[in-house]
Order: sequence, then C-alpha cells, then structure tokens
Amino acid sequence: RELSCKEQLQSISMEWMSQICQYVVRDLEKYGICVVDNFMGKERAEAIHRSVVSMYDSGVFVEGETVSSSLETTKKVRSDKITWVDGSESNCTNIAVLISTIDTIIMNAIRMKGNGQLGQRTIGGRTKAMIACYPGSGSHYVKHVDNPNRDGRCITTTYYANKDWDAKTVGGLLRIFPQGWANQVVDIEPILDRMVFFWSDRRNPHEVQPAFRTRYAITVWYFDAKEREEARIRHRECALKKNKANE
Ligand SMILES: Cn1c(O)c(C(=O)NCC(=O)O)c(=O)c2ccccc21
Ligand SMILES: [Mn+2]
Repeated sequence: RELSCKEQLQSISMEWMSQICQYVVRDLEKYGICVVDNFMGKERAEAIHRSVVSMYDSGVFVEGETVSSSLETTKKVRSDKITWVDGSESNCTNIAVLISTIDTIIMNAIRMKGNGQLGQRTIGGRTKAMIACYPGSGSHYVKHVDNPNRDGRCITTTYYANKDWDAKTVGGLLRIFPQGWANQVVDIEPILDRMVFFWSDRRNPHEVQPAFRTRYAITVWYFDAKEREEARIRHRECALKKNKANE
C-alpha cells in the first residue's frame, strides 16, 4: 500500500537521522570534530534566525563571559552577548525543535555504538541552550578550551543562524586547533543551518575570529555522566571546606 505523507516524512527523517548519526559517530571518534550542513532545513533555519534576531532586539542578552580580560589596551570592541533558553520561552518554539533534534542525534549516536558509549563516554544530561550574539565591529572570542578542568562537559554542539554569511568579508570564523594534528587548524564558517559537534576538552582549543557583522550561534553542551558526578562531588567537598573555614 502507498505510504501516507506522514509515514513518508517519518521514513525520510528516520533515514536522514541514521545517516547523520553514523556521520557524527565516525567523525567524532576519528577527528574529534564533525560538521553537518542543512541540519534543520531552509525554512526552519530561517525561522530560527528570525527568533534569535527578535530576542536580541528585545534586549534579553547580557554581556558574555570573557575568558580572560585582555591586558593590552585594545580599543574597546563590544564583546559577545549571551542568553540561556530551554526552548519553552516565548518565540523559542523553533529553538526547542533544534534542541530536541540535537538530543535525538546524540542519543541515537550512542545507541548506534551499541556499548552505550560515544568515544568511551557515557552521556548523562546537557546544559540549556546558550544563544550567543557577536554584535560585529570586530567582537571576537579569545582562544580557549570549553572544559579544561573536567567540569563534566564532553561534547560541544553549536548551531549557526547567520543568513548569507561570507567570512572573507565579515570574518567570524570558528578556528579550532585540534590537539595532535601538528599545526593544522580547522576553519569553520558560521553559515546558516550549519551544525558543529566537537569534544569540549583540551583536544579542541578554539577561537572566534573578529566578526564585522552580527553573528548568532546556539550552543548546547552534553555531559559525561561520570565526569559530571565527580565534578559535583568535588564542588560539594570544596563548599564544605569553605564552610568549615568560615565557622
Ligand atoms: C559567546 N561564547 C562563545 O562564542 C563560545 C565559543 O566557543 N563559540 C564558538 C563559536 O561561536 O563558533 C564559548 O565557548 C563561550 C563560552 C562561555 C560564554 C560565552 C561563549
Ligand atoms: Mn568555546
């Protein structure tokens, strides 16, 4: 019998899903980095773009975390601004769909591995989505490691929502310096509907090069269950020590 439209869509998305998962598992385990284009499809991507622009215009974004205050007296460029969403906020429906799509990919990638692990990691939970905006005028992010000291985060997933981005004229490249690749760098243009997955630890120092146009990205970090638990215990212990000291 002829498959209904809904069944056809489901079968395409299941097929698509398993393709993407194989790709993510292979590239993460082989290179520690995976780039997927056309992740949500054109119309959903443009809807996400419109959502983040209107959120930015509504003023919910706050100054981002500067990884290290720049000592030299560089001319003051306005730095990144961020806001955290779980997808339930107003105007975030499309972002909720993005988050659940990434969840599905990560969970299925692990299931595919069979041993319930991705790169010898067992994923246990994730952060909310951090929407970041670089207001242009040369704003950038210094070279850093997302998780240098085992805070639990093991996979960084970043989605770009920038229409017609041309890095040759407006910069804004994500440049990753993969450890163990000698002096190779990986330059990734933050183009619309591009999804990047990479290990959050010291294997992937990276920077955001100066952007000369407003640049939007949505990041979700996935936790390694064991490492997250250990970080929580360490955090509790040092909190207890502090209380003892203050007694
Ligand atoms: C704004 N912003 C970031 O852009 C990156 C980051 O690495 N971005 C990579 C990218 O956008 O391509 C971060 O890792 C980050 C960490 C804490 C607070 C803000 C942060
Ligand atoms: Mn980062």
